Amino acid sequence: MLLNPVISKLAGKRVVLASASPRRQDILTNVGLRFEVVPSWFKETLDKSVFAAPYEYALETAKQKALEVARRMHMKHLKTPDIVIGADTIVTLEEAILEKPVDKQDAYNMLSRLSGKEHSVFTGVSIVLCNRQKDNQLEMDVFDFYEETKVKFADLSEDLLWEYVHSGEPMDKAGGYGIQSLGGMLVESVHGDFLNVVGFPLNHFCKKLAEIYYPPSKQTINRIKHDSIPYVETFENLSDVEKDCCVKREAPDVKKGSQEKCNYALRNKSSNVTVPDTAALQNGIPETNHLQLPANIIHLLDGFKASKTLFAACKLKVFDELKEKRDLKAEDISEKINASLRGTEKLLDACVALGLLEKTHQVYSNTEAANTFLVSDGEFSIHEYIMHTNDNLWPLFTNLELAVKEGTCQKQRVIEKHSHSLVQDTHLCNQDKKKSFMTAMHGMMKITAKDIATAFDLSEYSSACDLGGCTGSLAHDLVQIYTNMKVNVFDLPGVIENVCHFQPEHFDTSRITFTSGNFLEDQLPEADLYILSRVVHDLPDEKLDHLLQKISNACYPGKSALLLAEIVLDEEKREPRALLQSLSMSEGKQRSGSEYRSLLQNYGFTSVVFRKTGNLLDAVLAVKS
Ligand SMILES: Cc1cn([C@H]2C[C@H](O)[C@@H](COP(=O)(O)OP(=O)(O)OP(=O)(O)O)O2)c(=O)[nH]c1=O
Repeated sequence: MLLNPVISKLAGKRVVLASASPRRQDILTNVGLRFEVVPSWFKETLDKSVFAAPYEYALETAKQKALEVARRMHMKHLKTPDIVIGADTIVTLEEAILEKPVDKQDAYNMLSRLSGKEHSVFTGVSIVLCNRQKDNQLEMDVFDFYEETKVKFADLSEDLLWEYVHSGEPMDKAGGYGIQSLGGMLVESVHGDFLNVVGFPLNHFCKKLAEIYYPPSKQTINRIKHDSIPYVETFENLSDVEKDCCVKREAPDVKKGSQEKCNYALRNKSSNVTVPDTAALQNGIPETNHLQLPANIIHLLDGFKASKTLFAACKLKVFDELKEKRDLKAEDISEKINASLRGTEKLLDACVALGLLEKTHQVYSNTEAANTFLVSDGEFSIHEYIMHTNDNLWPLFTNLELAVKEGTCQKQRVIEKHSHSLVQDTHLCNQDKKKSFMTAMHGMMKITAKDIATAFDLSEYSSACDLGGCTGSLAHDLVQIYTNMKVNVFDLPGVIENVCHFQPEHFDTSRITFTSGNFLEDQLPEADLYILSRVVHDLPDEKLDHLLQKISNACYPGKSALLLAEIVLDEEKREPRALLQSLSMSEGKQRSGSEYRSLLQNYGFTSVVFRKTGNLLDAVLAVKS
């Protein structure tokens, strides 16, 4: 596929989309790009009057969104990305810039201005290439571009517009409409790139990538036939997979040499209908309309294999061996992990393909990410959390069809015993399991604690109580950041008796206390700020009601608050991590920001705000008034 070389140039790189827009995530996922989503905290409040043209405003906003994320990630946990992509979409009508409506009246006003007229949609896109220098300074190269699409609205009646506004669709969209959904019914014609209106000009983005990664040679420019994505000449840098697929398509009369072969394959695919597949014809295979399997389906077909490769490599301690010895051959590794050479080679090569290991001249080494996160003893290791996923979640998901049919969690089937609480009965049933469960939760929380602690300014709360706070990893970050705060970690006795194994050395823990108890049954300790991390989504309605009522009763109006750490679903409920997690069919459920708001308002928390952190968990702060 002609697009593949462009997108696959980003494979193995840490690509970050600095956007909370689910549409942008979909567009890029659908073409097979692998990326992390870290929504930008840049406030879209640039003074529009200083920009000579509206697109300059969109470009600058997109750039600032991307730069903010690049800098923030660089500063935290050595997580410097390779590439950050930012975007900003605006609607312009007669010089006025329309962004997202602030309320329903504003949405109605925007839409009635657009009614019967043609307007422009501009998306500015910024691609920031990051480079961490030896002295840990961040060097960035910024590439940006914008795309304009003209959209003409039909004449729309007041009633129709209000009905549309009440659908809720306009609120998170520039100009107050979504052309890809109900809003498509308002549109008479579109001139230009449709995806640009939806928030991401994919075609122009690919051109820009090609420009960045394949600056065209003189001959190439002369040979460009395709008027869309620039012709790709420099093929020798592409992955083996691509080379293989080109070789397979080699025509008998094509001269030897990989460059020639690849060019043939590319031209053939790029030309839509005009160039016959000579290889197929010479083999006597009639040419047919060739349907390409969408990249997301291909990824999903293989997704479980990739996850299991990571789990197996962790379980066999491959990353630990490579951390200790650095560069090893497959023979040495197979001996150390006590596995067959054949199996080890296959596992190692799969890890290389997944970007977990590096390989040069048959010698394997850890990537920086593997050294940081996948070894079992690193400060930010999630090794035990990966093992928990392998040992406890994987079996649940192998029963997914049954879980869907029955609408119930499959843990009983999996552990073959009746259980009211997976946590208590399986993870805490013996000392070893207890420790590995706590290590898993500790590693997971360590990665995300700082983002939870800093999602809001919590300096006005002098005492906090982390209900179900396990090893106290969030407490450690809280007391470090808020120098006046004392934190009480409240958890089951079986957990509290083991917390001593998880306390960091050389760290003042005098403001952290640990209290044994069951938050559903026992009296809650007094605190200004109660915290529930990964608790709410797991509790059935009845228990949740009981717990929230207890917390609400313990809170002083105007003084106390509740902080939740959860994956917050987007309003359209399309965020894959939360939706996939909910398939484990625990008795609780995943919620969007507005669902958390209405839930917590029932318990007297009138001010409820949430923040997407871009990390494993998001934060919700609810203040009782
Ligand atoms: C006009 C139009 C806009 N939109 C969306 C695209 C963008 O998501 C949004 C414009 O707001 P943006 O500020 O560009 O993006 P965002 O707030 O959704 O995400 P972030 O700032 O985190 O990147 O409007 C549609 O989905 N359909 C449409 O037809």
